[in-house]
Amino acid sequence: MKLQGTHQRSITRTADGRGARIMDQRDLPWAISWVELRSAADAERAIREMWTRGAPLIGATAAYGLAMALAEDGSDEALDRAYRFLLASRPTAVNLRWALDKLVETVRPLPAAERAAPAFARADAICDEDVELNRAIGAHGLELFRELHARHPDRPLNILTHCNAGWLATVDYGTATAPMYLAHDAGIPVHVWVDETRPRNQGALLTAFELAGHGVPHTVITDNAGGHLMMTGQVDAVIVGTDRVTANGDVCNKIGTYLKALAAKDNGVPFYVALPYTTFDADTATGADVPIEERSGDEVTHVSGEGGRIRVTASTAANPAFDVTPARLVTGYLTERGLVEKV
Ligand SMILES: CSC[C@H]1O[C@H](OP(=O)(O)O)[C@H](O)[C@@H]1O
Repeated sequence: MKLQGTHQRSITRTADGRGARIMDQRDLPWAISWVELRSAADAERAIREMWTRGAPLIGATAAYGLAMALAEDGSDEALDRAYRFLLASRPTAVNLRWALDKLVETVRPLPAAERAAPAFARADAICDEDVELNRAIGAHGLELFRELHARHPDRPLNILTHCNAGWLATVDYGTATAPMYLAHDAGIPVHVWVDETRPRNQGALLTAFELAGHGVPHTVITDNAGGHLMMTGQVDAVIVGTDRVTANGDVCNKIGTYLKALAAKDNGVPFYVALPYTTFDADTATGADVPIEERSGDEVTHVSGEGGRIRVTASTAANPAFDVTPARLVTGYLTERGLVEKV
């Protein structure tokens, strides 16, 4: 079934109310498959193997995973075991811990036998809130895009983005993509340079799929092209999502984001980071304190495409999955409360 049209919810509770239904993103855009998660183990695997990914979305998935664990066994021991198990699935996005902590906050005071239903309800609420947060980010981002376009009203607004911070990384709308959708719908001519985002190509595979589905003009580029485009005046602004913004405003995001921020700074291109409050980590002082996920080198030595997977080097590879962009390189943070220069 080819997904037609624009954004939608990438996670919902199953029809019987006892599981979670997610889009398995591993074969996008070539194939679209929805899978039902039926246990904490299902949720942990889907996060760890990146069937589903994106900071807010892995938080929502883990929340349902904890609810499913409590439906099996509502004891404190089971709660603590499932919390640790799900938290360990991926270390960098703070949303995972945030969502699990919200579930624990909800159920801890309750008797073991009465925890499952409130846990599922809290997971539902986390999803509903994420949609509203992203819609608000989009509304504020629309005004930002309107201002940016007013500087060059004779041509489209050229935006560069890295990785996927769209509805496939959240429950719906996305963070960095929300302004793109709303500006396009408001008749502001937007064109998006989409970094392929090696090694897993979330940009080429997912962001391009999203923008095409919404009819937003876009061009996929290599990760190495962004600096040239900025130097030659072809980028009006960069906007990215994030997996964690620390207390001092450092931004942890997909590997390669830092290089885009450096090029933006050097060329006087504004660099914006879109995030909901659930991605802000006041308890972590700086980006140096954030655990950077190291994924399998196989994600670098092999590339997945329409025809399957092929090896692209005879060597082994390192694969740090995130990097840190220092706050000094960030022009502004686009949040549900508006655009702020400091978080
Ligand atoms: C709004 S999610 C943003 C963030 O999540 C992605 O990481 P991954 O695809 O590895 O889960 C990427 O860093 C996005 O920018």
